[in-house]
Amino acid sequence: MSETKRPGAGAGTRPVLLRGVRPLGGQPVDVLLADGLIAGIGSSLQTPPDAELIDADGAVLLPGFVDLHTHLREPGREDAETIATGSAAAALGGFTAVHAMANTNPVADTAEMVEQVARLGQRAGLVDVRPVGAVSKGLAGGQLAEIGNMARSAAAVRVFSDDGSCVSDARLMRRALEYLKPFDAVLAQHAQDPRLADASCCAHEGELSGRLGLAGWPSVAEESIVARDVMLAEHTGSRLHVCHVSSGGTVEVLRWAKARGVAVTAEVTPHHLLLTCDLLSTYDPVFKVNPPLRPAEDVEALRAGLAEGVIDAVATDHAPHAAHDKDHAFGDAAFGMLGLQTALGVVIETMRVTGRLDWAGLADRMSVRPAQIGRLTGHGRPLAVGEPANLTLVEESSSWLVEPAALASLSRNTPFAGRELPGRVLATFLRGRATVRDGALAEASELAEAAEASR
Ligand SMILES: NC(=O)N[C@@H](CC(=O)O)C(=O)O
Repeated sequence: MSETKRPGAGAGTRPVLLRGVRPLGGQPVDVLLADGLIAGIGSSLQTPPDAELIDADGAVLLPGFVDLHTHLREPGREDAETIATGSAAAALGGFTAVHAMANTNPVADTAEMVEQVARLGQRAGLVDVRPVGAVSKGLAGGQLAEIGNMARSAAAVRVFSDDGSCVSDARLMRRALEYLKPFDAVLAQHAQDPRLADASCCAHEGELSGRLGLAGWPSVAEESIVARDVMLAEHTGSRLHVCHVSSGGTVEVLRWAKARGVAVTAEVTPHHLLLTCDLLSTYDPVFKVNPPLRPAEDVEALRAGLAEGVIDAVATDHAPHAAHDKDHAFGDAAFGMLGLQTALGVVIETMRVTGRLDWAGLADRMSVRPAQIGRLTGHGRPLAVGEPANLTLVEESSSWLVEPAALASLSRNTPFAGRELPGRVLATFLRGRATVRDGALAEASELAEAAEASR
């Protein structure tokens, strides 16, 4: 299945009239959704007799967010997350599509595996779940995975990544870039030179890691891989995407590569836009993530890079972990943080409230560009008549308290617990059907019916 032009997608769902929404934060208008599409935009639109009316009262209408980097843990770690629970967290966070990373157990390195992930995503019916295929068999970095089979499969994989591990062997990296080029696919690199930062390295290398006695993860382990990879991308003419950029030095390398015309894109996570490595002085494992939190100068460079567009996209790196993997002494705990439901609030706080991005800019970095990078033609589209109704409606003036137990994820490892975040997702629409309304998931029965109809 491909997310884009499913024949009849959205047909049969009840029309929705959104009254008084502000597209990209502009002037209030009415927007009609019908047959999976935006069917009308204007003032005082006629309400079709069977339409559901949502009084939006000035809420901001945005293209549904697209996450390039989500760990859904199924198959293998359904105690931490399932495709259904991760999809629920995504929809509640305003997402209409997510890319499910390949580091599951078994690894998503064959056509049958990626098709199974896509099928489970369709069954959940809350967001378009786009499987990411592994670059190397078993993420072991030795032999190429079945890239061609995954790209040609019904799941039509366009993003390949060994995320969690770096494709560190330069020859394998070169071959992978060459191999995926004819499919117009992209290689999403987890940039971490394993000789400079191995699996024991868990804190930004600096004075603090020394004082805390935690093994240091130096920024150069990321920057040197990105420098090598942009040269390989230039040499092969293939598309490279850099996952979770964490250092100001990497932003410099990306700026240089883009100026040369290299086909490179990059993402930053919400947690790297907000949190700094000082938090590690608590030794609280909720702040353990890969790559690690960095000093304030890096956070500033990441915000500036995202505002400028050198960093193309925000991606959550949603990494759920069960308490029995996370609640350990810092060095022994699993790497990773939840991200889907808090992403918008953190981006508003770091990029909008600070005046670095307007609503159009936020939509560009959270929807338009991620959709382009993943080659998702039905998402990240302009808010115009005839376009697919993959949308999110945000109440700008509301804030909400992050309570781990209230999140839809099966895991609780949010670093934002107890924080007040701005912007509430009121509703999310997938092909014109509300997956979220009034800030809560649509009824399970309604969702099951819709998922059945879309098969
Ligand atoms: N980002 C993380 O901290 N964790 C990721 C994998 C990884 O990138 O290490 C995970 O799968 O948990």
